[in-house]
Amino acid sequence: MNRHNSQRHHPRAPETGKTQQGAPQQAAPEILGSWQRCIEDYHLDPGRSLRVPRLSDSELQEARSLQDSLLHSADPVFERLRHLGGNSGYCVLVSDANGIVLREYIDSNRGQELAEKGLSVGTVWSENLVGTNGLGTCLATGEALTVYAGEHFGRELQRFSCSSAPLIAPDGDIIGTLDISTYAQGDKIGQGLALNLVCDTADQIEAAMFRYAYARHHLLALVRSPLADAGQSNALLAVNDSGWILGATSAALLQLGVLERCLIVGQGLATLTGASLEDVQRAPWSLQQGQGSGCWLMRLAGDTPRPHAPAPAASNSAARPHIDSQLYRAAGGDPTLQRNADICHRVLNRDICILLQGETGTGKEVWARAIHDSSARHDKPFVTLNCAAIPESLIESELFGYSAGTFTGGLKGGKVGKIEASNGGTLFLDEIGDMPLMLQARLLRVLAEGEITPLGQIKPVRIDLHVICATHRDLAGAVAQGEFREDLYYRISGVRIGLLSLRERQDRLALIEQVFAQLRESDSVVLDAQALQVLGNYHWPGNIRQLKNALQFALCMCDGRAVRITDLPDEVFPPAPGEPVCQDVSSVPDAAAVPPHRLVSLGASATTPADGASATEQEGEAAQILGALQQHRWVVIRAAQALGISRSTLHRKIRKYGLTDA
Ligand SMILES: Nc1ncnc2c1ncn2[C@@H]1O[C@H](COP(=O)(O)OP(=O)(O)OP(=O)(O)O)[C@@H](O)[C@H]1O
Repeated sequence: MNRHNSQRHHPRAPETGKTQQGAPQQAAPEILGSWQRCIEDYHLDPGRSLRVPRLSDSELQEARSLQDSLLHSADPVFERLRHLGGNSGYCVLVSDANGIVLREYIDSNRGQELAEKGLSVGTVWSENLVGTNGLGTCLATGEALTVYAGEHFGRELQRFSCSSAPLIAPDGDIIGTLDISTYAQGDKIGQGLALNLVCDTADQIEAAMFRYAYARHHLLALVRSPLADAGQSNALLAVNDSGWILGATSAALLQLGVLERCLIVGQGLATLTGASLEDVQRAPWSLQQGQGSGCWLMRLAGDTPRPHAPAPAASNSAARPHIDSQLYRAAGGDPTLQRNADICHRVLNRDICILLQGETGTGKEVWARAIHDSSARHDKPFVTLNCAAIPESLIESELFGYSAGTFTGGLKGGKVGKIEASNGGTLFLDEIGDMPLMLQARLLRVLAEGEITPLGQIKPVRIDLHVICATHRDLAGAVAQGEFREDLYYRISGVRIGLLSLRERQDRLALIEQVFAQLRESDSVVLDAQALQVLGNYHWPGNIRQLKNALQFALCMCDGRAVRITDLPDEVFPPAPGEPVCQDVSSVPDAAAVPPHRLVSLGASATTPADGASATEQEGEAAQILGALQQHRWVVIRAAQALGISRSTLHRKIRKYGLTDA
């Protein structure tokens, strides 16, 4: 929910009676709802005292490091708030999405006293732990609100008044809260100013993060007058070179009267506003009618997208990202992935094992290589072992190597294993979820002890390497099923990075254009707008790999000037009536433009039945895979390319269906 909904609510007058549950009788619905959750869902007892939990220093440090970009972008805004609130008896808190207070600003009068009462860094305010409270209830409802005196669930908190607003990331996720707290004095109406102040400040923080996240795109501001200073506006849109809207701040949604981000992200600027990017860059554009009428759209002063702009300076400059690093290129314009890139940079050179999780083709190997290349080990080997692509019986010797004469049939001089080969550099263990249990124990020992003993050898070899693992599987689930060792899971997942599927990426359209630009042989071939829209609407089960195949196909089919809708492979169109519908397919905007299904498609469908797929679907998939393998004479890499899936996924499926070339 949007914090601005509640900005329009005025805090209610104090209440007298109590509900049966003990909440103030005339409290606002969000307060009554919270009390109900506390009793019915969290089973908290309003009669008992509730202790506010506090994290240890190391836990707090970890929580803070994950919110680095929030804290960094928001610093100047917090400073201003501190200045405004100076000596007025308030304390200002910033929490993450779990209600952990990451930062506090305490004024010299009552603030210190409030901090001693528990309103301080390291405390945890989630509603399920401490009941109805400003921070926790704001996180639970997604709305800005004031929790005043007796509206607090815990008796100890009923002396306070807490006004909180959600902090919203560029992708629309709530990543924390901003809270102003003081002693409750007078009535709740008197807290209206504090509530407006946190809402306005939260908007500024969101705008600061948004400007940082979309520094490489065009930023436009919505303002009330053509003479306004666009730099002061929190209502921002990010647009790519082709005029597609990539993102919008909450304030922009409010000005445009749009309820959900997804209703405008991915739309053309011209469709939404009637203005092209060039129009707005030339002069402020007045929105005459429809969404946002009465507003003006302006470019931000000095807005020139900086493909290779340096990241803003930060506290830990040694570990700070340089925006032109490979990691940032892999993250593209998606704010979630940019945060992931930030996290990877933070842990660079600390030899913390990184676990990359994501569907097939989302770029896990690209990220692993980017992490290696950005690290101090970049001039040392980067060695990959795909645990799904080699038979179980060979993984051990591949990993650990063997000395001369260990096996009949082994190499004469022995073989250096992947672990030893990556000594000094990075070992990338792809599809780690497919590693046999017995080897998991050996790998764990290697990671713990920092040495290996190759098969047939007695003397251990010391090793120094950084391990990055990847999987498309739910490893935590595999641990619960007893299929993956819990201790190894925790060892390899020092930092977990979730890579988004192509359909989840906010920069999807820009990425499609970028991959197209990489694949075309001449700059004179363009991707037609309608074709781009169809590609943007497709659900891409094989992700970027499948996208590359589809674009390669389209480039072969086109007339050498433009890739049009008729050049695209069949798979990217919604199924014809009667065909099974895939759940993620969005409707194609211009159905009349969809060509009749063709008989041949080089980039054959990569649709992969989920685990719960019916026997018929599985049979169908097995037959499709076998067909591709036979067509490509069992050259797995080629068959995988034709199917739009990775080599490792294909190996897994060959094993799953017991396919052979006999
Ligand atoms: N950001 C990107 N921009 C352009 N191409 C990309 C990007 N990320 C990945 N790719 C391309 O997509 C394809 C798949 O990438 P990659 O092999 O890293 O995926 P993966 O997640 O490791 O796949 P799998 O799990 O199936 O092994 C590769 O051809 C890679 O070059």
